Amino acid sequence: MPDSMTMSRNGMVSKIQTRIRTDAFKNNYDLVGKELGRGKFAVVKKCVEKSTGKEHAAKFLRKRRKGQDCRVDIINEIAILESAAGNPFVVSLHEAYETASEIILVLECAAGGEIFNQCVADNDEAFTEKDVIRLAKQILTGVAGLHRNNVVHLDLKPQNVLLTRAHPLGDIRIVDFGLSRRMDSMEEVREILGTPEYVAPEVLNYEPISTATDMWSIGVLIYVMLTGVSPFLGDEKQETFLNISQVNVDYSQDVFEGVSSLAVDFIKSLLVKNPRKRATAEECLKHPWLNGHSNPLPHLHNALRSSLDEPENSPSESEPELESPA
Ligand SMILES: Cc1cnc(Nc2ccc(CC#N)cc2)nc1Nc1cc(C2CC2)[nH]n1
Repeated sequence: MPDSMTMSRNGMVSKIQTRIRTDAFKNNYDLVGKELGRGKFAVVKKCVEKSTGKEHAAKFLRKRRKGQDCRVDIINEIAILESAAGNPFVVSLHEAYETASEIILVLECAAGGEIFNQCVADNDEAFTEKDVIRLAKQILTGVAGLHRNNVVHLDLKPQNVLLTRAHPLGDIRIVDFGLSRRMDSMEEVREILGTPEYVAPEVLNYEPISTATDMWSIGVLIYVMLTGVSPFLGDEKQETFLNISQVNVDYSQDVFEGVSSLAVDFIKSLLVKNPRKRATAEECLKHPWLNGHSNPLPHLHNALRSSLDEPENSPSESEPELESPA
C-alpha cells in the first residue's frame, strides 16, 4: 500500500496528502531549549526552521511500540490533523519526516503552554470566569468542527489544550490526536482509551464511544478550569472510576464559591451519564452562560449585592437581575 494510503485501526483506509520526507530533519531545523512534553511513545521539542527562523514544535513518534509496528497509528494522526487543517483552534501540521525508527511531526508552536498550568495556579494567576467563557467558546468551536468531520478526540484534558500566549491570555489550540478516531465507519468503537480523570462512563463500561464521549471530557475540563478541582479524582484509579460511573460530582458552594450558577448549569448539561442526553458542542455554544447572560464577575456583584442590602441603597428599576453565585 503506497505511503499515502493506510489501513486505520477500525479497518478504514485513510489517505494522507502530506509528503513524508526522508531527508534529515536536522538539515532543516535546529532543536532549541528543553522538552515541551513527553509521552509513552513520543517526545515534543521546540525547534526553529533554518530557512525562516520560525519556531515550531517537533513531535518525535516511535514507530515500534511494545514490539508492534504502529506506523499506521501515526499515519492516522496525520490524516486527522490534515482533516482539521482549516480549524483555527486545532494545532496545524507543517511538515513530516521519517527515519528508521521514528516519524517526526513538525507542528505549530503554541508558546503559552498547557492551560493545565493556569488551572492549578494560585488566585492571581488563575483564570477568571470571563477568561474561561472566552476559552470555552474556542474549545467548543474547535471540537464542533472536529465532530462535524466525524472526528472524536478521545483525550481532551487541560494538558492537551494549549495557549498561543499565557500573558496576556491568548487563544487555544487543541493538540494530541494520538487516540483520535474517525466515526465514519458504522463499526462501533469500544476500546478503552483516554486519561482516567477525564474519561466518560461509557468508556469504562465498554459501551459504544461517540462524539458525546468528548463532551463529557469537556464538562470535566470546564469544571477544572473554573475551580482548580478535578471532579472525579480519587486516591486510587478504581475510586476515580467508581466516581465517574456513579457521576459523583460536588457542585457545592465550597467548590464553586464565586462561580455563576449559569456556569454550574452548563457543566451539569455535560456530566450526564447517558451519552444521548449530553449536550452537543453546537448546543453548548448556544448555552446562556456563553452568550452574555451570565455575570462572570461575581466579586463585583457580591460587593454590589452587599451594598444593595444596606438601607441607604435601593436598587434602581433598571438594575439587572443579580446572578446569585452557584
Ligand atoms: C510551550 C509548550 C509547553 N508545553 C507543551 N506541552 C505539550 C502538551 C501536550 C503535548 C502532546 C501532543 N501532541 C505536547 C506538548 N507544549 C507547548 N507547546 C506546543 C506543543 C505543540 C505541539 C502539540 C505538540 N505545539 N506547541
